[in-house]
Formats: sequence, C-alpha cells, structure tokens
Amino acid sequence: MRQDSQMLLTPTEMALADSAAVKKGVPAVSLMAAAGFAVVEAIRRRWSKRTVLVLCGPGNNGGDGFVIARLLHTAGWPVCLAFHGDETSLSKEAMHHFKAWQGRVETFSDALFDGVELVVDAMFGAGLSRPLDARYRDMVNAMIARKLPICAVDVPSGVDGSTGKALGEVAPAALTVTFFRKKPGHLLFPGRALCGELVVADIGIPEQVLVDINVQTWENSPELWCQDYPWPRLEGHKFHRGHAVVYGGESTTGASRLTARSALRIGAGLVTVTAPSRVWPIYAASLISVMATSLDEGREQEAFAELLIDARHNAICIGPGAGLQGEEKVRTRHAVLSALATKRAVVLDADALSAFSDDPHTLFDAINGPCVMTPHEGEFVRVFPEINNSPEINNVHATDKVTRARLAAKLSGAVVLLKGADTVIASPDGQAIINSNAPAHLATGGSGDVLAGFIVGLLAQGMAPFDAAAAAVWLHGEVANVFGIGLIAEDLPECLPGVLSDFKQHYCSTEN
Ligand SMILES: NC(=O)C1=CN([C@@H]2O[C@H](COP(=O)(O)OP(=O)(O)OC[C@H]3O[C@@H](n4cnc5c(N)ncnc54)[C@H](OP(=O)(O)O)[C@@H]3O)[C@@H](O)[C@H]2O)[C@H](O)CC1
Ligand SMILES: [K+]
Repeated sequence: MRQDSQMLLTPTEMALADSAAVKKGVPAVSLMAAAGFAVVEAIRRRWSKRTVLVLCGPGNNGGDGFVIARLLHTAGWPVCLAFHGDETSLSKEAMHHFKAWQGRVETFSDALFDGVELVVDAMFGAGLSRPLDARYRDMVNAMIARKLPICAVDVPSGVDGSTGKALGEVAPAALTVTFFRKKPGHLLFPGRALCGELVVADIGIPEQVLVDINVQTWENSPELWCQDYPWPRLEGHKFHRGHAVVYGGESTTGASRLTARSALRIGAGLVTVTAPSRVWPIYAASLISVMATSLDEGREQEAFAELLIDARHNAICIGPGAGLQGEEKVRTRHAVLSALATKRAVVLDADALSAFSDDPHTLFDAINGPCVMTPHEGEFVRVFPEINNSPEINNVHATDKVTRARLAAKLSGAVVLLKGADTVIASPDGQAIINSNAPAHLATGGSGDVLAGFIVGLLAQGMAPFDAAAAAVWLHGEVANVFGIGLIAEDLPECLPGVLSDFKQHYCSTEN
C-alpha cells in the first residue's frame, strides 16, 4: 500500500521528512517561512482584518508564530506577539525569524487578550513531550475562558500529534493549519474535535522524502483500495461472486438478517443464513433473495460444520445476534472454531468475540487464515485484556487507538477493525488505516451488523481482508452521509447502490 496522498506522518516521521528536505537543499529557515506564510494565507481566507494575538512557544512551532506575526503586521493587521521560553535556546531558524520581528515581544499574561479578536496558537506542535508547564497552561485556560476564535499552528497546543490525545486542557481551534501531510492526531479523537477545520499546506518539502520513510498509517480513502474493488464482470456469473454464509442465532434474529442483506447488496453472488430449526421459520418467512438453511435441533454444531464442507461457501460471518446465553454461547464458540478451521475468509463480530472473553488465546490460536475482527471498544477490552491492562507491551505504549489495534492484529493474526467515530483498521503486518468519514448519526442500532455484512460480502468476492475492511468502513460512512439524519440500519444496504455508482464513477475510471 503506497498512496502518498493518504499517508499520515507521526511527529517523528514528520521530523524525518523535515530533515530530509533540508538535506535535499531546502533551507530550514525557508520551511519555517513557508509554514508561517501558509498559516497567514489560511487566516486571510477565513477572517477579515482584525486584532490578533500570536502566542509563541519555545520551539519551532513558536518559530512559525514569529513569521505569522510579521506577515500579518506587514499586511496591516494589528498584531501583538507574546513569547514564553528561553530565547537563547531557539533553533537557528526560529532565531532568524525572531530577529526579523520588529515589534514588541510581550510576556504571557491574561491582560493580553483584552481587545483581541483572533488568537494564533503557536505554543507547541510536534515537539510536545509532556503536559504543558504552568505558564502555557494559564494561557490555554485564558483562551478557553475568553472563547475567542483560535487558529492553531500544526496542532492545538496540548494535542499529541501521533495519538490525538490531549495532554491536559486544550483550547479548541476553529482552524488548524498543518504542513505537508496530516498527522494521526488530526483524525483520532479527541484531537479531531479540537482541530476544527483542518488545512494541509505545502511548504516545499519534496515528495521524494517519503520514499525513505517507512510510513505505516493512512487516512481511509477509495484511493487506497479502489484498484482491487471487485466490480461485477460482464462475463461473470453469480458463482464467481462468492457465497457468503451468515450464522444466525435464536433470539436477535434481525441482526444476522441485516448482515446477510448487506452482504448481498455489496455484491456477494449468494448469501445463506443458517438458523437453528426452532427459529428457522422466522428467517425463512422474512428472507427472499437470501437463503435460509435450517440446522437440525440437537446437532446444530455438527450441521453447521457439515455445511462448511462445501468449499463454495467461501466467506463466513459469525457474531451478529449469534447469542451468548447458556448453550447458545457453546454453539457460537463452536461455530467460530469450525469456520476458522476451514481457513476460508471469516468475519468475527459482536458475540463471536465476546464468547471468547474467558480464553481469547483459544481464538487467536485458531486463526490461521484470512480473518477480520470487528470489535467496538467494549468487545476489544474483553478479547484483548492484556493490551488493555498493560500500559506497555514490547516497549510500545499501548494506550492510543492505532497502537492498540496494531498490537491486537499482531497478537491475534487477524485484521482488527476497532470501531468508533474514528474507526481504525490494523493488519498483522503493522499497516493501519484511520477512517474519517463517519457521521455522528451512523451510531445507531444494527449499523455494526451491516458493516459486518459489507465486509463478508467483499471477502466472498475475493477482496483481501485489509482492503475489504477499509472499503466496507468507507462505504458504510459514505452511505450514512448521503442518507443523512434519520438513518436507521435498514437504510444502509438500501442506499448502498447509489453510493456504489458514484464511487465507481469517481474513483474507477476504467471499466472492469
Ligand atoms: N517539521 C517540519 O517540517 C516543520 C516544522 N515546523 C514547525 O515546528 C514544529 C515542531 O517544532 P519543535 O521544535 O520540534 O517542537 P515544538 O515547537 O512543538 O516544541 C518543542 C519545544 O518545547 C519544549 N516542550 C515540549 N513540551 C513542553 C511542555 N509541556 N512544556 C514546556 N516546554 C515543552 C521542548 O523542550 P524539551 O525539554 O521537551 O526538549 C522543546 O524545546 C512543528 O509543529 C511546526 O509547527 C516548521 O517551522 C516548518 C517545518
Ligand atoms: K500549536
């Protein structure tokens, strides 16, 4: 996966890009000048001339602030620049721009905010290494109290660019201007909410510097996987489009029916729901294009395993409505192990994960083929207690969502899709994708069942697990955006065809 435009750089990787650019002959002082210029451009596009307070910190984020203050002043804006830090410790480039500022340099105080209409937050960016010291914290609290519009340089001060975590109180920005590429912290909550509008500015770093950086994190977009999207082919046949099996439970029958319909809508050639014979009539009466197969009473486990002997059943989804009560839990576990034993593509969601909360390693040991797990936070904690309980695994801090998903993928051998407003998809080889298109109204009952259906439907058509998971999540979010507020889970598969047509037109120019 090498889609340069979708790459997300951690602050450490950004520093590598920065120094590689300098090695290629772009002076650091020019990078800083370009960064400041880009912020001023973004400010002038958004706000008319007004009184600005530029708060500068001790590092190069503050250096950008010196440039911003100078350029706004030159443009005739009333500017107040305040700096807190050790002047003698400024980097060469920051010192260069500090000296170029001809006006007064104020010390931090609450009174600075009087009469101000816009604040530029250039206190800390990529170099933040700990919660803010008291003087900076006071300014953050004043910004929060004054409710003034804020333009943050690179990140709002206090947000960790690699994790999106807030190291203490953070004043939310109306606009954040970052450089070269987005950082994971711009997409992960709470960072995402604190950034406001996000602008990525070109500051003259050559694209070639990316070749030597082993980037492993991307923002989800069809550009990452549209090449491999399994469009129906004219010479195709429904048997070429796979046969998905969805395991249906006894009590919450709607969940697996939603999953099955979604698998069919996204293009699986055939979809079968299996159901215990006691409840089979519910499935049979309500399904039309999805087939319902009855599992004989008393030998449901054997019957499910027997169904899977037919290798045409090439993708299996277990979890939505599978059941966790008494005997149902035993059957759910058995179904999962039978499915994994086939080494065909398997999606494990909801109850299929919780059923292994007592002995997750039994589950991990059984994963030896293509598998996607789709836990929400609660299920993640149940299945990966060691990642959750230990702050550090193999010297990696396992507290942020991307790292946790990566570790889980490595531990289990499955692609792990950790759901939420900022869903992360991680592959056992370390690659991770952060999704950013899900609207708030997608959080509705049954929406996870639909997602599992989209994934198993794509797997049935031969898409690789990591791509299938990323494509399903993006399409899921896109459908919700197109449908709008008032969405219920049933709307998702029904609204998918229009979204698929638009997506095909925009991203897949050549006919398959
Ligand atoms: N990378 C690029 O291509 C460009 C980046 N630009 C801008 O530069 C910043 C990153 O600059 P950097 O100097 O690395 O980091 P910061 O400005 O964020 O701050 C580092 C200094 O702050 C001290 N620090 C860190 N945390 C705290 C804290 N909680 N309280 C007080 N002081 C703190 C840190 O001290 P240490 O003791 O930790 O070493 C540093 O002194 C990037 O965000 C961009 O805005 C360029 O100008 C353009 C190119
Ligand atoms: K900042």
